[in-house]
Amino acid sequence: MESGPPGGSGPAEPGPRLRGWRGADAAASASSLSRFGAEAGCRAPAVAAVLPAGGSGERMGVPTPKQFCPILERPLISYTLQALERVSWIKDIVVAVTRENMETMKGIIQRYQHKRISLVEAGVTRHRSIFNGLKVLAEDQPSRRLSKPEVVIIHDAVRPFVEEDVLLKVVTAAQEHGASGAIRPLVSTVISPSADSCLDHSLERARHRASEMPQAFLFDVIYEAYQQCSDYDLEFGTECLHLALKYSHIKAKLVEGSPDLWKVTYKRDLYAAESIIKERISQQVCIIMDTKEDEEHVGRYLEEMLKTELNHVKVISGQDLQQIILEQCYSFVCVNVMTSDFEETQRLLNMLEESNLSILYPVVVISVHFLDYESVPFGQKMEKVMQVREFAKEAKKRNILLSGLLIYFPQEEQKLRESLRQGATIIAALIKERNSGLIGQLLVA
Ligand SMILES: Nc1ccn([C@@H]2O[C@H](COP(=O)(O)OP(=O)(O)OP(=O)(O)O)[C@@H](O)[C@H]2O)c(=O)n1
Ligand SMILES: O=C(CO)[C@H](O)[C@H](O)COP(=O)(O)O
Repeated sequence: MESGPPGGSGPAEPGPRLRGWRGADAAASASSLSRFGAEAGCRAPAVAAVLPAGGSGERMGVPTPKQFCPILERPLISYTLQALERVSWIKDIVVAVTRENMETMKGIIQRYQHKRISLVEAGVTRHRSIFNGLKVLAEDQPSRRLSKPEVVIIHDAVRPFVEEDVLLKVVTAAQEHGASGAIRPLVSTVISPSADSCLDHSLERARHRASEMPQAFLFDVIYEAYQQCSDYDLEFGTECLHLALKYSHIKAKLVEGSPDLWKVTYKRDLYAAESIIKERISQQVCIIMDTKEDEEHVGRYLEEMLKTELNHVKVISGQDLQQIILEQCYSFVCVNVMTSDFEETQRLLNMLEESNLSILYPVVVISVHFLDYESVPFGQKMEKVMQVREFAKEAKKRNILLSGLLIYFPQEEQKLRESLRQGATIIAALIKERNSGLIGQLLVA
């Protein structure tokens, strides 16, 4: 077994140094398991997770195993690890990876600062990979970092959108029933073909469910099942709940999961996952103004218009930037009414760099400037704002996507509103798309 980077057994916080938010989150999350347990009449168990990540992703049809395929330039498995690490009551996360991908995996752990991870060699089938993960947890020795948990979660590395509430439900149900798994309604009807490819019989869709992940088990229940199961099971089996039933005689409690629990399998699933991530990180936009004087109405108009462009967006005025960064806002609009300089934008970029916010997701920054023909000639203005290219080049190295927006600023109120409306449409597109091809571009509204 290989261990993660030093400090792997440390506190709950994964990723960047966002102490305030994560500290509070971790405490709330730890108490949620005890509270939930107390309500269900049981105490909080010691919980570990095993993530099979040793597949080759044949159905995806690309050379890279799907767990390492990039989504917004970060490997898919890193999102799944982040989702599990956020849950402070999961003590250890054991990831099964093939020998040839061990170094890649170590690199991912280091780069994205994942914590509490141990690596184990994967097997040739998913069941064998899971069994390898369980074995290292079972070997309860004082010298080892890992210890045998009471409950173990099994979760595919390629299901990145697992939330704490479903993890809590399967763990609590496993504590009570011995085994539990997330299910979803069937999308298509399941039919059984005969040898000559004719319909043999069909199942009544409403009476059946799709078995998804996560699943959770009392450790001894699933470990004993794996120890007893046949080579045939290990080679061709696809269902851990079935092993618990067949060998440990435990009927798993089934828990309704969310639609986002689906398994990334085909190439189109990568696009779907990317859209979900983009939507989640575009929910909050921070507008920073360089003035509080009478030009402030420009900011207010822009806010108004952005709210109509971006659904469910909370627009925050950038008074306490540090706090906003701590709250993990990934979209910033820096409105420069007073000057053509990048002073405010530069200040924001510095703060973002210090926070490490952009380790996990690309941060969009749009530097907005105004074009008032009457006070500054077009050429002169352009020369100044074109500096955005240089700033953007540097920012890109830190996963910050900076672009510039020049908004025509006519004296007439109606015309000004029209330019601001166009500006808001461009800002919304930049935020929603997070398209790295537009880095350093100066767009004109
Ligand atoms: N020998 C294997 C095979 C699969 N898995 C893991 O089990 C999970 C679910 O399996 P699946 O979606 O079938 O992954 P692949 O086997 O990689 O995909 P495919 O069947 O398309 O080849 C994935 O996280 C996969 O990496 C594993 O740990 N060890
Ligand atoms: O579906 C599942 C639960 O029952 C498992 O998550 C698993 O993904 C099935 O593996 P495979 O796709 O390799 O058959």
